Amino acid sequence: MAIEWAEKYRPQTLKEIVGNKKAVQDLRTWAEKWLSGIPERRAVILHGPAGVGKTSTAHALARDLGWEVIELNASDQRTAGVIEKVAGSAASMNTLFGGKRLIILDEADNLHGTSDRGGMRAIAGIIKSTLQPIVLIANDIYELTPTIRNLCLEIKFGSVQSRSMVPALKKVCESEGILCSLDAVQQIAEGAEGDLRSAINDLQAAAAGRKALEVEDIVTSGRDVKENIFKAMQRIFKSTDCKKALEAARGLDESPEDLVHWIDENLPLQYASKDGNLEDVKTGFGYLSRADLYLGRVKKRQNYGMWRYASMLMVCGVAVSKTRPYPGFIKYQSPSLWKRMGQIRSKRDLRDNIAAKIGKHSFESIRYSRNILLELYSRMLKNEESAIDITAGLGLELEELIYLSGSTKASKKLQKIYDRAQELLLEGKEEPDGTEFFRVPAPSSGNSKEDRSGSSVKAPKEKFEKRSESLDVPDSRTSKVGQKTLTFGFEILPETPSENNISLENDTSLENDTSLENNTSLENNTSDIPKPVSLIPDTSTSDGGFTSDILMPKQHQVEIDGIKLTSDSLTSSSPEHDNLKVENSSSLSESFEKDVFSNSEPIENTISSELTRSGESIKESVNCDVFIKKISDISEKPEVKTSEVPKKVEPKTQKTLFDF
Ligand SMILES: Nc1ncnc2c1ncn2[C@@H]1O[C@H](COP(=O)(O)OP(=O)(O)OP(=O)(O)O)[C@@H](O)[C@H]1O
Repeated sequence: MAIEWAEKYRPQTLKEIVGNKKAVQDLRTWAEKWLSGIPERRAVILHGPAGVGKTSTAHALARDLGWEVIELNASDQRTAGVIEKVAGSAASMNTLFGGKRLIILDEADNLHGTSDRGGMRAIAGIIKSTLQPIVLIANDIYELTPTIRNLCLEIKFGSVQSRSMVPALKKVCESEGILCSLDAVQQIAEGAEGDLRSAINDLQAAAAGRKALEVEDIVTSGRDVKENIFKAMQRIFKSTDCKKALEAARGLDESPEDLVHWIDENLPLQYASKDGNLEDVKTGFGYLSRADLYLGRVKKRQNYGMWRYASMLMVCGVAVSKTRPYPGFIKYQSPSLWKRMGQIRSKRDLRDNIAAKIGKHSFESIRYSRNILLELYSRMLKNEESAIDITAGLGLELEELIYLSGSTKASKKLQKIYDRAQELLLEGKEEPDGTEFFRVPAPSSGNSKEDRSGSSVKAPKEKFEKRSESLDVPDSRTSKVGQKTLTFGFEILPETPSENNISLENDTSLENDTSLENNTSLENNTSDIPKPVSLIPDTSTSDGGFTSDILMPKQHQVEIDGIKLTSDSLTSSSPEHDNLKVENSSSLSESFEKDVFSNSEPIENTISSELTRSGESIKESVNCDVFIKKISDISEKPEVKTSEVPKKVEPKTQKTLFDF
């Protein structure tokens, strides 16, 4: 097999690293401190998106300085025992000839399972006493425990700019003896979205079997994806036929994690009704939120077998959510969060990072911060002075500030807030965390989280005042860390945390606990949605499959706007765009089930229960036959079949919707 160019042309020295000059320089400066003793921070974390050169930089550093390398990467078994044995002994011994030994722990944010949680502890222990420099590499720094982060120097790598990629790509072309036009190379660079490894891979793919490369030869994956995704959106939203909707999604080169964002973005556009009826939007988001839960489980358990359930719920669920045809042309939008985020690919990650900061600051769980406090902080940003305090207090990055403010770009005002926050931090030499405490306001006096989450938290209009530390409030957390308190409007005393809540390790376990529902970018949209309707087995068909019409709630079938959702009456006014023709024949035949859900339980045993309201309530409220199985009965089942699923999915080689 031909060697991958990305590997073949991996930079050998720091000079060859493209972009990220400051990060490279910071790393070198830190490393040089090791030449004259042991620096204050014995380890660094190189963090940032995939394919921007973090691993290459660590290796190039060792090569430049003539250091040995000990590397533990994700494919190694990284239990506490292994880490202590390999990295621990390497860290505690000097080298034979007095040189240094660089210990590289790649994908440090990718430790799974309880044994690896012990691994985090082991890493922290080794860092504290190491006699050798340690480099941790992570995509998501927030997956590392606070203990580890506090011990390390953090060096952030950003996406590689496309104009920096161009010379690197041209060099590869030259070395491979391929004539590449500048336009072609530029096109590849721009399409790679800051990921140089992807750019090199794309170049290799485009150049296969060619001696010259022109712009026409470049498969502009972006454009192709868009053409396909728009067609698929149309099929999903216009059809009530599960099978057709799933087939449309199947052809996409999109992971369910990306597809859910597309549907999320366009669902309100498509199902918004002129008469203000949002029932279909709500039902649709109900399915999406359930799909999102599965995506969270996929991530948490690395069980990609569950993707099919997520796909089924988001695609089929949304298709059958409508109670009326929605004819006419809709200009589908690509997910706005992608535009908003710039370099950070996942809104969820960005949001969770902010929630983690808020949670750390307010001693609340990430889940609570995400669901309740995020919105509150977002409103507090409306006041410029508060915004500066919050930005400094939480240590927000500019893109996080943009996100939290609900803006789509770095306006002058936001830039000013950010700059002033940075000044504030510099002046006070304050650590972003632990400087200020934002009290959680709520109109109720309830102390439990449930009480608070149930209360409607209103942002105060008036500018909130900053209290000094001396204005003591009887709050154990406040006094414990000696933080300043910001109050505004009404307030509620946060729950007094147990010692465990404060402990750093417990912070991590909180993160782990919540990661099950980590993938809840849709939560806000779905907070008050009713549970979705039932998938009813088609007893009229011999194969007992599921038909599109029976997927429709009967209440809708008879009630909404006088439209009778029967096979005869529900037809589209624009047939070429609108497939809203309910068919009585089985649309999810057995063979199709086998196809989509091969090696899995029959669909009726699994997704049907997801495509239902919770048992009794639907029976009571919808008055139709319901095929129900409790979610808890099935949600764990797919895990049994996880043995062969891949551990990690690389961004560019991500499996598509129906690969599993
Ligand atoms: N900044 C860069 N300069 C030169 N080459 C790069 C750079 N970034 C990526 N590459 C190319 O991409 C390949 C992968 O880079 P590397 O493994 O260093 O990325 P990474 O940031 O560590 O990614 P991941 O987070 O997925 O491990 C390298 O072998 C190299 O060919």
